[in-house]
Amino acid sequence: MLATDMPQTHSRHDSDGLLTSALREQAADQQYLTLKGLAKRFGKTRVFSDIDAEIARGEFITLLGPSGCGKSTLLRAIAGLNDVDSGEIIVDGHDITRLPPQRRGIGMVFQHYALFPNMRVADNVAFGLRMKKVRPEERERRVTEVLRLVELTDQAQRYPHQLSGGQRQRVALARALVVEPQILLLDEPLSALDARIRRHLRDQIRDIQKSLGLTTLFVTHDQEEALLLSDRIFLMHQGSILQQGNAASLYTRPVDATAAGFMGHYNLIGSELARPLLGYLCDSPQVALRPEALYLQPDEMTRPLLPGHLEAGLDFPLQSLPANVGPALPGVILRHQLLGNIVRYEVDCQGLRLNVDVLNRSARQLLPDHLRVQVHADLDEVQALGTHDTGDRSRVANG
Ligand SMILES: Nc1ncnc2c1ncn2[C@@H]1O[C@H](COP(=O)(O)OP(=O)(O)OP(=O)(O)O)[C@@H](O)[C@H]1O
Repeated sequence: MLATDMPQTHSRHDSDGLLTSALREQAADQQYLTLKGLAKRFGKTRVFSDIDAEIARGEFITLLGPSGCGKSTLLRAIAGLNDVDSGEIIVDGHDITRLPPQRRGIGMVFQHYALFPNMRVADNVAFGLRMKKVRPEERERRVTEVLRLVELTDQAQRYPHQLSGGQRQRVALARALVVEPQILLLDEPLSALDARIRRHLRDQIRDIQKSLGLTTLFVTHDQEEALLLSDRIFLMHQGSILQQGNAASLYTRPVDATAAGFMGHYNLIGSELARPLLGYLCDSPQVALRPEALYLQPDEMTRPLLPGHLEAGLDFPLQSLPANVGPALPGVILRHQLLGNIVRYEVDCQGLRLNVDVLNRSARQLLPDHLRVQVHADLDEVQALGTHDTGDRSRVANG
């Protein structure tokens, strides 16, 4: 071999090697936590089955679903607190399905903080490190660091009964984080807290999770929390993952009526009933339309039937309609709800009841109950429902 060949051969080999290992690492990152065919029964009750998922390193996944759908049992199975009847749990290429909880490298925070009442905050946090026989100096360093992360440095010497609910839950979080878990599991950690603290801690958890790049599974039955927090949401129903995807896809493209019913305040309409609103008959049994995909116009002809509104300064701007709009469907406003920056009108369109959301710009623009209106649908936002792949608009037939 010529001496000059050596470096070339070498460098090609090196770059191939680097490329392959980079790709391998990337693939491993995409499949950091793998759930394969997990199933669990309690006696005759099927809690979950056919649970398959790939979770990337550093992803924030929310398990969302109604009470009793199996979220907590699935989370506990990943932590090793429940066994599974079949299936595998793989973390970073290692099968942990039969490992005891303490050998899984998983931290968990529950709905009710289980702190030791007779230990100060710092000792509560240090407990896991003591069990692992971490040296005192190292223990102190890690406790100090994690208390700073959850903003509890000033409370380190307090006992749990001297803390607020939110602070106690932050101690629980610190206790889970201090052992430097590979995966963090959070089982409704916010549900016992009042709304304001809940929002604050929610944001704090997400910030900490991002800064540590920690793969996290978060259980909630609060749809808004799931939409706000997650990289991806696993929507669970009766022990199965009904749909998984990012917030936008779950919100705008529900796979079926159950998903639509859980994710938003969709109008679910039988196709025949929806025909006058869409201007065509959809070939699936049902369509779903978000309230914000419907447009409301006061009926100019009938406005004078409500004397006083013009004089009172009713000033509802005609909304500009989307490009692909259905026919005008006449209706009457039955009632409305003020939902902060949204007004939700319930409109009766010849027997078809529709929820229509309009931006709440000012009190002067509020349309009165009993006003005659016209409703239009944004045809680009029509979801044909029936089977599990209904995000596909080609299934909506014109005709
Ligand atoms: N130890 C148990 N023994 C028998 N059945 C159980 C046990 N734990 C849970 N279950 C049942 O398994 C099903 C799923 O429970 P799980 O707690 O996982 O649901 P969840 O979705 O987390 O509900 P929630 O949001 O109310 O906590 C429920 O029907 C529940 O009654």
